[in-house]
Amino acid sequence: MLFTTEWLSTVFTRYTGSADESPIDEVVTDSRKKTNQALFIPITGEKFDGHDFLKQAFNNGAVAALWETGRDLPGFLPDDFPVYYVDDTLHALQRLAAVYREKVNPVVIGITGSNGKTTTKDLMSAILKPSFRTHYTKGNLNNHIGVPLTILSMPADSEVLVTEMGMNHFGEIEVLSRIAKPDYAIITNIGESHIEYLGSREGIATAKLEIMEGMKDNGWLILDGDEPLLRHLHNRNNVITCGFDTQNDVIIENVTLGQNRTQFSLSNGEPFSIPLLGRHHALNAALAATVAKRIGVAAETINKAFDSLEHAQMRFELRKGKHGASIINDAYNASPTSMKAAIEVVKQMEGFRRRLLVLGDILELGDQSESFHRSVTDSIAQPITAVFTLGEQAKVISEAVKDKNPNIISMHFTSKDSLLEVLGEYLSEDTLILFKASRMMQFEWFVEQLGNEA
Ligand SMILES: CC(=O)N[C@H]1[C@@H](OP(=O)(O)OP(=O)(O)OC[C@H]2O[C@@H](n3ccc(=O)[nH]c3=O)[C@H](O)[C@@H]2O)O[C@H](CO)[C@@H](O)[C@@H]1O[C@H](C)C(=O)N[C@@H](C)C(=O)N[C@H](CCC(=O)N[C@@H](CCC[C@@H](N)C(=O)O)C(=O)O)C(=O)O
Ligand SMILES: Nc1ncnc2c1ncn2[C@@H]1O[C@H](COP(=O)(O)OP(=O)(O)OP(=O)(O)O)[C@@H](O)[C@H]1O
Ligand SMILES: C[C@@H](N)C(=O)N[C@H](C)C(=O)O
Repeated sequence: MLFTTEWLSTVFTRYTGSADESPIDEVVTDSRKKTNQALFIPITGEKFDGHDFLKQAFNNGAVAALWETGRDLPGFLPDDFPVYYVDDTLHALQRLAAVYREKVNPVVIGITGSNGKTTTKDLMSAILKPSFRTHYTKGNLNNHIGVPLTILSMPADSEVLVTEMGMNHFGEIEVLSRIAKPDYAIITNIGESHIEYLGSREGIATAKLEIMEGMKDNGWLILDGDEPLLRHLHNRNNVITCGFDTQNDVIIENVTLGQNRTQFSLSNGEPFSIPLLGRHHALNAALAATVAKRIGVAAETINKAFDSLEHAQMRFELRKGKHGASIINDAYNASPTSMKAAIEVVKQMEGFRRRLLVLGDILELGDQSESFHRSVTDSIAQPITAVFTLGEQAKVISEAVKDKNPNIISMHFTSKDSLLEVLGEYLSEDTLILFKASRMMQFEWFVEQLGNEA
């Protein structure tokens, strides 16, 4: 049980029906979900108005609902069905989450950053789960609806909450931070994701730093210490910097890439090993380990937890494809920073004669899109064998590679089918292929086509 209808009536005092001690086990915004003892919160979205679906929610197990004042209630409802009236259901969802977080009072770890939020959240929760009753964001439900729903699915006896916080506009992280009130706030990095709406990397840094607005007094900020835009925070009270630069509080050293793993050590020599590939993941892991150590988790426990990491799909997933070729599915999303990070890993992976990059459009880069796409070519050098691009914006990458590095095969395609056909010529056991593009490009299609064959 999360709470009772009686407790709800202390949060939302205008209600009809019976606000007795009925338990609420779940909070849902989607009437299509089969539930048990749920509170239904109808949200007005781009396509639908949740208020139109109260009957379906009721039939699917809702036992109470929020309702926007001034709207007519449908006639089918039993008289004793509790309906709580609010001015705005989205704000009410957010307020309820804040009040419930206060009631449960877990240690809260809030994670933001341009790249690596989900990965760091997964690392963080893997470390904490064995020692604490830990609740964490499912998938990447990280926005103004996802964060409240994450909090409102937290069991009442939770000791720790790990919540991812995403944004694409100013002001959004502040709202999330005020709801979640982190004891520990992590900023994984400052990249260029969503720069179209934020103007510049400086703007992105400002927006990410909004996480400080809701932090608890004496909360800790743990951040990417190598990022110049965050340098003004170094040496501040309650700020811990992590990074490769020796000026950092926590220094990441001795990074080596093995078969499907990255090894590294932190300043005092403690060795760590994560089942993820790349220096950028060593940073994500160092941020998580730093928080865990402050909470009292031993290095040995942290390393054991890293082994049991359940990593989110389509983030640099390495698998075998047709004719034994190694395929990397990094099709979840893309930014210039994460694309370059992925290419660096491909260059370092051992045991391949041919390394192919299949790169697609990176969205939401605004009027700097062309130069950001071109910047990806800074990372493209031997031992990369070939670069294939798809999408109007990605074209500049293959064109620039052709100019800068004629030894690398470089081609642009206008259809997935034609690109797939050419890829067919390269498939063998000593070939490695990276697929990376923004979500809209749906590059997982290639991975499905090149899946293993008997
Ligand atoms: C509002 C909502 O939750 N919508 C989800 C719903 O959409 P649907 O197709 O139903 O249309 P509507 O949104 O118009 O519906 C309005 C409500 O009506 C309900 N409803 C509809 C029909 C019906 O028969 N019964 C109903 O009750 C409906 O449930 C709505 O409540 O379903 C879709 C398919 O499952 C969902 O995709 C859609 O989810 C939206 C997108 C959402 O915001 N979900 C959050 C829970 C969430 O956290 N989503 C994350 C977002 C991750 C992300 O992109 N993060 C970015 C930063 C984002 C910044 C922020 N400003 C933003 O723009 O979101 C990052 O870079 O990290 C996710 O999807 O993974
Ligand atoms: N610190 C980092 N620097 C650069 N790239 C990174 C970093 N961490 C993860 N990535 C890459 O970014 C991509 C997305 O990773 P992840 O899902 O963890 O990020 P995210 O911030 O949660 O993304 P989203 O905002 O879309 O939810 C993956 O390709 C991953 O390899
Ligand atoms: C899916 C969303 N969180 C995201 O990362 N969007 C960018 C633009 C992408 O898909 O690359």
